Amino acid sequence: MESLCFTTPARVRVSFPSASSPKPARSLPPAEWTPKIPMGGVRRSVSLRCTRGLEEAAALDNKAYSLINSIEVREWESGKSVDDIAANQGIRIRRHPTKGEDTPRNILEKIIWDKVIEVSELKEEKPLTLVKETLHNAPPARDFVGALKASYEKNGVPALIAEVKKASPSKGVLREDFDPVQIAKTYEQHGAACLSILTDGKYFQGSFENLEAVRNAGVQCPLLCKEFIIDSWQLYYARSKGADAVLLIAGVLPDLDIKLMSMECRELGLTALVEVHNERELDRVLNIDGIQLIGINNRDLETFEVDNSITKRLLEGERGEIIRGKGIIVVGESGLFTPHDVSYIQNAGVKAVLVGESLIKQNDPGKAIAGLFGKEISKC
Ligand SMILES: O=C(O)c1ccccc1NCC(=O)[C@H](O)[C@H](O)COP(=O)(O)O
Repeated sequence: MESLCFTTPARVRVSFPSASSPKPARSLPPAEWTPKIPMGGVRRSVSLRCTRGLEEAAALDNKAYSLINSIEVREWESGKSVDDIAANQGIRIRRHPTKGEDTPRNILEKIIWDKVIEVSELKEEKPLTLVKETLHNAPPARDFVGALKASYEKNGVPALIAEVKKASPSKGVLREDFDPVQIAKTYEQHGAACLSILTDGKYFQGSFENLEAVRNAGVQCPLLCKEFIIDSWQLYYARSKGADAVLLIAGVLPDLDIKLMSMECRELGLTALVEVHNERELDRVLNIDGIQLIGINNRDLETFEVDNSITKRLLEGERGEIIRGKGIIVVGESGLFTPHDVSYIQNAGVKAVLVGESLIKQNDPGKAIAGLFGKEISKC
């Protein structure tokens, strides 16, 4: 295989296949960038911005080179579909209906099929180049992981990512009088380290307006854009609306997408919270370099069943050791209602929790935080 060459230290741009792109990208690599590897199949462009001159450009070049060499890309070269690749990795969620099976297998698959259509319409309305132009107006990205670590150290209990959640497919409407800004402010006042803002409209009654409104209201907590991400366009869009972090679901995204998207997140200053629900997903994610934050969802998104022992099971033994060795922060997600629930998953090894329902359903969601932890917590 020939090596890639670049001629500018200022900007390196690589074009390679993506498991998330349903059709060939229209843009060609810029003249100064010449990938010499034959690359067929579906392609996507990824921009890697160099800010520190030649040395960093060389490091990025190596990264791009190792990705292009990767086995997943060769699978793309041989013309496999995203759903074939995903199925080989144990992913059961398909992106599109298939011949002979055109009804969704479960709610998560239905959400993803709808999201694929929604995102392709949004991209028509606002192509990536336009979204990129708005990035410089976005407020600067804040340190999501740093906020979690500081809160854990200060309070001695898992840092709270409090979810601003109006409704869910499993529970319907959770709160009628829903004012996202007021809820965000009370969560912050009562010690939340970070906030999770649902932006999906159809199933969670969330919106990007909510995300923007919370960010523009002066809330200091870093914000997770809680979306179903299937296309890197959404990363840029989330950042342009003020997100500091995004969710990547391993049960939906094949390895190559997680690799590319987490690189793009770093490029944008976004933290990627990579969510898993079983051993196979966790093993896949642990094999990807550079992941700082892993969420273990106790809720099976295909059946809605919640079981907190999943967090404990996944963090036992060798996997727990690898996580500690790599310094990865683990977030315990869903189904947490009592101080016992929190201490159970803290003992399993989590340093942060993501909580929606049990707080949002209380008369005063902010005051409910002390009830969840069994004591008052404070922001750093
Ligand atoms: O919450 C749902 O019903 C749901 C259904 C399908 C896909 C995702 C879903 N929830 C996303 C989440 O992971 C939760 O909102 C989050 O972890 C907080 O959970 P909870 O504290 O149980 O509200």
